[in-house]
Amino acid sequence: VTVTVSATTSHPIPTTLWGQMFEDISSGDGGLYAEMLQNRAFQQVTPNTTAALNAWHSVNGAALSVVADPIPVSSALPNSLQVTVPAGTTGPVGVGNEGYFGIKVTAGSTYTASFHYRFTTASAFKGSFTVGLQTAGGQLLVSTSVPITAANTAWAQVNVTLRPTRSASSTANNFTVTLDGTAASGQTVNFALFSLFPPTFKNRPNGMRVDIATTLAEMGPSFFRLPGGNNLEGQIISQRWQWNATVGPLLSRPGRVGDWGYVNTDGLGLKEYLDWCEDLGMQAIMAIWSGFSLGGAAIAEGALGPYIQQASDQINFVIGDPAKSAPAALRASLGHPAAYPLKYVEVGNEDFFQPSTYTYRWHDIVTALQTEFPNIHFIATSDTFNPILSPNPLQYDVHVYQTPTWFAQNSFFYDGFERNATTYFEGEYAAISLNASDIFGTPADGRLLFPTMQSSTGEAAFMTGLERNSDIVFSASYAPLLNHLANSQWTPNLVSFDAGNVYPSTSYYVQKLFSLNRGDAYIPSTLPTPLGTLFWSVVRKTSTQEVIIKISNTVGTAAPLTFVLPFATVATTGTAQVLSGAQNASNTPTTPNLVVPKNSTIRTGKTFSYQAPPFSLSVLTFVAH
Ligand SMILES: O=S(=O)(O)O[C@H]1C[C@H](O)[C@@H](O)[C@@H]1CO
Repeated sequence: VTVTVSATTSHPIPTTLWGQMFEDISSGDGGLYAEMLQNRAFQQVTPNTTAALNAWHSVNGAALSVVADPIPVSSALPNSLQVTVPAGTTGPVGVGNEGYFGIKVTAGSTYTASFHYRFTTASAFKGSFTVGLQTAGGQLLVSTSVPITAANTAWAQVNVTLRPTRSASSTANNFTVTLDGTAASGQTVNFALFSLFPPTFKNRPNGMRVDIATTLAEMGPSFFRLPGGNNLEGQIISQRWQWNATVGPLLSRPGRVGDWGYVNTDGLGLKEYLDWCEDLGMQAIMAIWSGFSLGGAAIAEGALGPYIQQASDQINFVIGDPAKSAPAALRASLGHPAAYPLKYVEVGNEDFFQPSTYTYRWHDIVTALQTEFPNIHFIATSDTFNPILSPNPLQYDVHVYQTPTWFAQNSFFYDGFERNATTYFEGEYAAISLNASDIFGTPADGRLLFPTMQSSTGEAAFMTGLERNSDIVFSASYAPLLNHLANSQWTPNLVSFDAGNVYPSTSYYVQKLFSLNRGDAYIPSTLPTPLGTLFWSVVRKTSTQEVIIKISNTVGTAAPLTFVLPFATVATTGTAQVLSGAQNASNTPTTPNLVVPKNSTIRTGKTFSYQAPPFSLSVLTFVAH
């Protein structure tokens, strides 16, 4: 095919075009959020049940139970882990935590451990806690001891650092707190809010896991959608995500039953999200709850007042004036007096599930909040222009999960959209199944476990269309972003991980290649065949006087292209960054780097040819002006 490139650009490309969608779907706790202990504070569990002890186990005969503490460590954390040292035990007796399906222990790293404790009975007991890391097989990796007394029953906090001198050979390790069985015979201690942190990304307290954070940062994202996705909504109204329950000291964060089948600690809360955005230079696309929960309950018309107030407080926490707003003053007191950048606020998530009530929910929420925050753009989440909403949304969030073929054949999805000042956020998209009649089915029915080169080049084709239509598409993000392989709620994901490693997928490299090779203006060219198999986009990077051509070949035969450029000066060589592999090739824990981008030098010029490999995304960059 011959591609003739225009001499002039058609439109500027928004700086926010490529970014990340995030929610806790086995991706926050035990993932991006660096806390290593699972069920660290016994939040939202039923005392005196086995389930309440999830991830905890007895060491050498200690009697364990989660109790509703009559003297809780805080009102937000009513449960304690009660540990009794039975008479007659010898050696270290206490508790162990196995982490989020493992604990990685690296020599030379400094781990910060803490926990609260209180003796239930005061006594003359003097002893010490031994706090450490050991392999599941019982081999000591590192430990330290902390002298204690039972002089009173008041809560006290232990803070220690652990520096292993050797790395563990696997992630099958435990965090342990023990007493000497003989010395502590008969003692009962209540524990609360344990924590074990490795070094964090940019050394942020209560921060992010370095390897996952680094992998995400390397995509160069421009926005971060938070906190969901389904995980915003709650199965029932009382379980919705509430910003104010996720800020301030961990002792005052109750956690919540998340929407993906497990308790969220909310240690990764609104301020951690905003600081993360600041660290990566991203804008937050922040959602507010829209009065609808996944079980189907919606707040009645006219009763939204308290929820609109809560949303107003949430926005004021982000951008308000500390001198005028309590939530903004709270932000300042937590160390960030300046406002965070915020332009977009999404009203709910996928409200196309209940359009009948979204008409008044959108109206009441946006009418109130647009007056208070005139510079905020509110994003609607119902189907575009159906139902008709008032005030008329200027932004919509469009989601699509489909087959690789659908993506390859719908790169013109936005070409036909009316240019009526409405702009679009392609907030969730991914090729997830090979079975067009059962997109959300099981792997046995065509669902992908990991992205493949067929799914990733389908997405790349679709993304060339998003670039071409970036006069009305202002942001786009693959979903879901992350997931823990040992506890998946959804496949495929952009980046998988386990306790020890991170596994960037083929789709991750597609996202990264588009994000790191942006233009600031779109250059029209010969249009691809909408129902064809080969797709491209051409952009200009003014700062470097470069032209960047992205080519997606979505089938297994190489595709020759000839480019004809009208520019006076065109370099004779350029670079090609090429991601190519077999149709079903995936990066997985067994083949983590099967398909990664490879760079080469290519011949370019006013007219030049290029052959796109089978199942490939190519990014050609060269100086031309
Ligand atoms: O079950 S779905 O509605 O398809 O869930 C999808 C859509 C929702 O916004 C997001 O949380 C989730 C996976 O990314």
